[in-house]
Amino acid sequence: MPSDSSPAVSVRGLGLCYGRARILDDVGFDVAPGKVLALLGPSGCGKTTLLQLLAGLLAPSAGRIEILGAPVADAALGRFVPPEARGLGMVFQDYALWPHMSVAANVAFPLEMRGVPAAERRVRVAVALERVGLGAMAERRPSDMSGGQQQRVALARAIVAEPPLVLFDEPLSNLDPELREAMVGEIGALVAQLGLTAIYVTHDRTEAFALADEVAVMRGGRIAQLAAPEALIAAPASPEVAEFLNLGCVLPVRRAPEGWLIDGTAMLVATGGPDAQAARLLLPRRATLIGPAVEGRPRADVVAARFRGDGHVLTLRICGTELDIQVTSPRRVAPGEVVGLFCPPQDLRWFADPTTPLPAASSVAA
Ligand SMILES: Nc1ncnc2c1ncn2[C@@H]1O[C@H](COP(=O)(O)OP(=O)(O)OP(=O)(O)O)[C@@H](O)[C@H]1O
Repeated sequence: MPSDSSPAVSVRGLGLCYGRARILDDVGFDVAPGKVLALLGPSGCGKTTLLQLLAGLLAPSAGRIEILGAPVADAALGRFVPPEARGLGMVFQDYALWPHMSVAANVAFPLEMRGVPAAERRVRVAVALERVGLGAMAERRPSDMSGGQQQRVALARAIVAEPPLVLFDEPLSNLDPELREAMVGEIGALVAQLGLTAIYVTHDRTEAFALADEVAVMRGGRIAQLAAPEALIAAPASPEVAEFLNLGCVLPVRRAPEGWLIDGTAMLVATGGPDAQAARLLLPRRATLIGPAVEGRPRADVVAARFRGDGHVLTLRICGTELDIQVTSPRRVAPGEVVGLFCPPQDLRWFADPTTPLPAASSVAA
């Protein structure tokens, strides 16, 4: 048995190839017991493939997966434990319920697979349905239920056997936005209440940030950054991560005697910064304010402005790069106006120019 400090899930050097196409490459992470890891990334980055490797629906071409200290897949040793023997809970985007069997029969299935006696099954199914707020619907059929209710049935089925790990594959993407927000809250509450260990695949950063203790941002079959949501926002590891997380606008900049200019222009955007001639600079949305346009400060054209109850959301264009920011200006700023931009130097994030790497010590905020 693993000790208290052992991870519930441990993945090392995981890779998957289809023929010559490398779909996942050198993926590694740990998930501590009772924690939620979100796999976040754009379509095609390999999230679902990684989840299928964890579930045992695919075997890796390289690397190793351990669950509660036991190896369930090891490409080098040719070890592979099939899905039914891993005993995991799974929640899919399309619910994967038997539509004409009762809710209770759907939820009971993982217990039947484990040979749990009928009387105990009935009690545990009732408890799981109560937990997801469907205590009164045990005899209904999923085909007569709404999408949100069906997803609750799938949740009850995933937790009924108290599995060591629950895998969620974009569980909310078939629901409308309002219901999705409510379900994020419900899943979060259930995960916390039951102390579940979970891996949650999504391309929606709001969902990932709301539910996960740590988020792995994936790109092109690799983990680009793995960190707590707050750390991802405060210190994205690369311009690509910053752009995927929609943190602000990344500008190519070059050093001049007076400071940093947006590349190809005479517009000064920052002073200080790394010891380099060229870099990329993130102007974070959360820390950028607008004011009057003044000489020697960055400026932007207002492309669009819309009122959103608590302030105006502006779309700005800075030397050809667009940036949406929310400002709490009581004054409506009209499209076509030029505004000045202000961002405290400690909130700027510097990245190496792809052609001239920064010295390691300079890759943090100036
Ligand atoms: N059976 C297969 N044979 C060949 N390539 C595949 C196969 N299944 C998936 N792929 C490719 O693997 C890559 C990763 O797919 P995957 O479904 O894991 O991505 P994803 O991040 O989950 O995307 P989405 O959010 O769209 O589901 C994609 O480029 C996909 O085309």
